Amino acid sequence: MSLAIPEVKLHDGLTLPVIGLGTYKLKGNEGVNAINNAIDTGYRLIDTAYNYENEGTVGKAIQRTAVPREELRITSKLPGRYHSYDQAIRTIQESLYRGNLDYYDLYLIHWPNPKQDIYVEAWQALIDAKKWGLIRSIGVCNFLPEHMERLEKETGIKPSINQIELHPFFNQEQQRIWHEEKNIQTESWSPLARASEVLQNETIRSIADDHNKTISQVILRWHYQLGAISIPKSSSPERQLENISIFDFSLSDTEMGRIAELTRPNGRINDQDPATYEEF
Ligand SMILES: NC(=O)C1=CN([C@@H]2O[C@H](COP(=O)(O)OP(=O)(O)OC[C@H]3O[C@@H](n4cnc5c(N)ncnc54)[C@H](OP(=O)(O)O)[C@@H]3O)[C@@H](O)[C@H]2O)C=CC1
Ligand SMILES: O=C(O)C(=O)[C@@H](O)[C@H](O)C(=O)CO
Repeated sequence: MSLAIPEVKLHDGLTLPVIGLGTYKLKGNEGVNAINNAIDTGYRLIDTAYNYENEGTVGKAIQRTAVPREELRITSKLPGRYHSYDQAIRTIQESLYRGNLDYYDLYLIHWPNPKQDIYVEAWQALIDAKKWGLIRSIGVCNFLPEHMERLEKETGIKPSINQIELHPFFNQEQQRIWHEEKNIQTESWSPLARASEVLQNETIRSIADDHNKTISQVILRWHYQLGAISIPKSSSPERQLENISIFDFSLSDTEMGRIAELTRPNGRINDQDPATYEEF
């Protein structure tokens, strides 16, 4: 069974499905099978990263599927250790080589690394790689408004998307409002909070029971109604299908509000605050 997933259009014109497949930890043959199963189920957006060491796994799944390349949306990400202009260009080329691809649909700076403070150089490399046709759309992950303002001020170009930690325990309301004002698409990483205690939460369970849905489905519907693209990772065919079977019900304003109340000031999964955290 293959389901159709609604799409959104980014400010640069690229369309993306509102749910994609996260691939952190999906590797090797098992990973290829999981990704191919997801594509068969209806997923068209696949999220990888240079640092996940699975761009090759994603590439193999793309080679194996009968779905035409132009219907897929493949994202990868530039690691912090390669932010200098020349290294960023070489890394984008290496990402393409690893994935056996001619282009990525979306390429993101993985973390701003503000202490290192050369993310504007990395951004210039992404801008040029887009001009050369290696990438269709360019964005960032884990950038705070001050970082994105600097990108736009120094290069004249703002990101199409910002992929951030977002789940019911950390709902990022202020950052989402800022994205909306700037027409930058919000994308949620760890949308199920990495299957932590959020999947046992009693408030969400009672909402799920009322709709005859699972807790995960309610959470992913909540992301959709917030206007965020989500990229749940699952290696299981059943859970992959479950996670995109969310377009036949809706949450009321009251239910959205009850979930909003679950957010916590220190709700991040691993305490990775982009103002101070650096990842290489
Ligand atoms: N830009 C960034 O800095 C970051 C980006 N990411 C991206 O976001 C993606 C998603 O985040 P991730 O950290 O993987 O966490 P998720 O919130 O997607 O949770 C994944 C976990 O949830 C389980 N799961 C999935 N669906 C269900 C379900 N319906 N019911 C119960 N359990 C379920 C999975 O297990 P199973 O596989 O067994 O189903 C897995 O253990 C990543 O894979 C990656 O692509 C992640 C972190 C940071
Ligand atoms: O998975 C990613 O994309 C990351 O950026 C990692 O930092 C991830 O969040 C992690 O869990 C590292 O321990």
